[in-house]
Amino acid sequence: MVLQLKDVTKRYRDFVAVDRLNFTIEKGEIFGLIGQNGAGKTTTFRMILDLQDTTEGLITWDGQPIKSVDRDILGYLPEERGIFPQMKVEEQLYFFGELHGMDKAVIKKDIDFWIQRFDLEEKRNVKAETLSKGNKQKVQLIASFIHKPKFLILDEPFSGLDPVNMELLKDAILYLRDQGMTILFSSHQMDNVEELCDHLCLLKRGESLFSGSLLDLKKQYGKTKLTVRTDKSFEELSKFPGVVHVKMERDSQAVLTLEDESYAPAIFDLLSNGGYMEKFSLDYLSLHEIFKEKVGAGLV
Ligand SMILES: Nc1ncnc2c1ncn2[C@@H]1O[C@H](COP(=O)(O)OP(=O)(O)OP(=O)(O)O)[C@@H](O)[C@H]1O
Repeated sequence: MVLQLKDVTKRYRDFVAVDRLNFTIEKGEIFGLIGQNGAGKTTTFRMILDLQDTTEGLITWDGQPIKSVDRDILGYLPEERGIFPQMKVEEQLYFFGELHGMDKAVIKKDIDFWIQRFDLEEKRNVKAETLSKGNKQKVQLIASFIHKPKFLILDEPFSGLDPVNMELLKDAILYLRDQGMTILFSSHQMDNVEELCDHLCLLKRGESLFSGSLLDLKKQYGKTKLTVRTDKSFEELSKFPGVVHVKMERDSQAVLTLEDESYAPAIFDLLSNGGYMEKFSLDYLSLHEIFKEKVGAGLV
């Protein structure tokens, strides 16, 4: 493991913003920190980056207290977006690269690469203040990793991006991971977390509800989501064995929640009755559904 949080707590007077948080991140993985507004994600990031002290607990990088680690190995996209408004896009990126002691020729190669990759060629020489919100975010993002940190923290990197730019960012995150970077990010968009993360931590009011692999989290709930396309009515489907909930959707599609995945074969027999069926799909709950159940509905 490369990053470890051991019983990390942050208190502001009587208020506990982060409560005995434990998780580990392996080298070269993408780790997601998920939680509602105010759950403690930014506070956790700031403690890892040593921008804020922990009240209790220990954070280590490669076994060393993170405080003692060379700052150049870290990259950070803060939640508050900010770039120098009067500086041109390219100048900003040079500035951030040089700040980390990078050679200008190396920075140029990387700037060319990322500007092209993020579709910013036409904006290269314009002042940052004239950029759209999404383009500003892309520039700030490049600035956060232009120095090739070993560990990159991205606070809500997807917020405010359109679907095309979201894809560009996802590809960039995977590319950086493939180059050996370890990446920790927060997001409210569960499908992005589901697509990118190997491991994750679910935070609720500063407490970890789950920390581990996405598949292990899904297995806790089992394959209980059954999507079928059938001519059966809501009433008929509701009477099938093991069905606890039915939601009718468009195009004769229905989503059944099963008590247990073991009921699926019997339902298959009842629905198909030896004949053709257009759709019968038994799945794990999506991360979005798990999050709503674990965090949103106050069931925990
Ligand atoms: N300096 C501070 N003094 C007192 N309370 C604070 C301070 N900074 C943060 N908090 C509180 O700590 C809690 C966690 O805040 P934090 O910003 O870490 O949440 P978050 O998960 O990043 O939320 P969001 O998704 O809205 O960005 C919140 O209730 C916040 O009000």
